[in-house]
Amino acid sequence: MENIYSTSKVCPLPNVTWNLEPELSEILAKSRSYKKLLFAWESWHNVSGVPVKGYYSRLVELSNQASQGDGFNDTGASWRSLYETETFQEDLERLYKTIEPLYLNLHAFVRRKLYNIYGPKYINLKGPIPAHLLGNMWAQLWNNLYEMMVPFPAKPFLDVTDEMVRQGYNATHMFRVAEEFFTSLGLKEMPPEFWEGSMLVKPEDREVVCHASAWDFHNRRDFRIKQCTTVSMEDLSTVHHEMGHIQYYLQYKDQPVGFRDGANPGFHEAIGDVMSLSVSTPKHLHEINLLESVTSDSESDLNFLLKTALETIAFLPFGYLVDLWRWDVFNGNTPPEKYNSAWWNLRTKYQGICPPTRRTEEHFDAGAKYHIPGNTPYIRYFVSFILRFQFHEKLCEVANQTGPLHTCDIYRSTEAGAILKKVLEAGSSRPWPDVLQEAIGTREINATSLLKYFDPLTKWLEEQTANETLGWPDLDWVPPVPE
Ligand SMILES: CC(=O)N[C@@H](CC(=O)O)C(=O)NC[C@H](CC1(C(=O)N[C@@H](Cc2ccc(O)cc2)C(=O)O)CCCC1)C(=O)O
Ligand SMILES: [Zn+2]
Repeated sequence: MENIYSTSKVCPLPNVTWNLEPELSEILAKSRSYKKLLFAWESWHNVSGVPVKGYYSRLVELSNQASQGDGFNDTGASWRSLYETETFQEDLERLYKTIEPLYLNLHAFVRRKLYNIYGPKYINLKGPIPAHLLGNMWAQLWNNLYEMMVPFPAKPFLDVTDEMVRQGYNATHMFRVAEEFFTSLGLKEMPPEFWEGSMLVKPEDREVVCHASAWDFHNRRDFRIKQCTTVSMEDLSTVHHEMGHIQYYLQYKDQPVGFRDGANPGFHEAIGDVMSLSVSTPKHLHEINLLESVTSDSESDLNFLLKTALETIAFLPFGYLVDLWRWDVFNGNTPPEKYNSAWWNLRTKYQGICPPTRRTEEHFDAGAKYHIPGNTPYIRYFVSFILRFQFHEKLCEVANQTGPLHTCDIYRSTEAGAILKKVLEAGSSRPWPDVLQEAIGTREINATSLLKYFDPLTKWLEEQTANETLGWPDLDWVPPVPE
């Protein structure tokens, strides 16, 4: 299944071949042609999803057998056990409800902007948004819409991709920049084996799994990243994310193998993204000469907060629903003949999006998302996107960063680094609530810090969407297929 996913191609013309990376992802990110976006979206979902449906139902059977062999009812139960919380699923639903109002405001704001671009034929202001118009193949991150959404366009443009290209950035330099951020906190540098063994760019001579990944060879020496890096701000964020995994491996490498994991999987996913919260600030980008001028006024702040919301708030419903769907597949509530309807029910219920063309049980749209054929758990990302802001708030406090949370940059704060170091070197040797309590003074993962971070944007979005319909009451609406 991973091979099918990684080698699936779309051929729009006899001698033209589009892979997911970079061609199809780039079309979804940059095209504003409704029809071209639809072609790319539909082709990818058909060519990568349909062939794996049969294999996937077989994987579910085998995986459940293995989990039952380990004493669990099914694989979903096994995956959830990593969080060691009896009320994990209820906690998640409650957590989601605390951020849902903010998501609904963002959704209504973005839908109105897309209405202004694509018109009433394709956008229903009381309905779900067609899934192919959000700048991402799975509508999971909306950052590529930023230039169409920016509240105050006169202010400095916050996506520094063009400046990175102009300055001749390459993949290695991006990794060096990330490494220097970690060492500025007093954390570890990448060992020589990392630079010798990693694959930082897509090779010319062979097919590889381009989905970025970080690897712990469990020999206390060899730690690597495999990434088809392109020079962009989005990829700079991914570089920090992957290097966050490596930093965790390095810090807990002297633990017994059984404890060489995150305190819970959400911890492992949060580390790199905590760094990105500082790196992506205009103040930091100016500090590393990627942003010429920095204007710190409320309009620039709102531009930055909206951009960050498109990369974080927009993700939350997707981060939540992937394993909601999968847990029901593993426990038998969703049999193969209901895979696609159950997938789209959740996609519409939580994300407020709809398929841009009719989808049936002949299709397997969940299979078009890496983590399903890759059988990699996903709820860890939902947890990490919340947890990241709790860490950020505490680290900013110890870094003596006064002022609003969203302007904080912990760069060069060894006090902040010391807090993180204690979390990382513990690995999974102690229950995660104890590790969290010691690091930030609470045993609970909650969205308080996230809501505090976005507070200025929340108020602004509420004003912007005062006359909009929040949510998508026209639940069953789907757009017409363009002639
Ligand atoms: C051997 C092994 O498996 N190693 C693990 C690490 C470990 O467990 O030790 C690993 O490398 N997993 C790969 C996975 C890659 C990425 C991913 O899949 N991201 C999600 C969600 C998301 C999106 C935006 C974001 O800012 C953060 C997350 C997606 O793209 O949907 C792709 C780019 C970012 C992270 C990863 O690094 O988590
Ligand atoms: Zn990760």
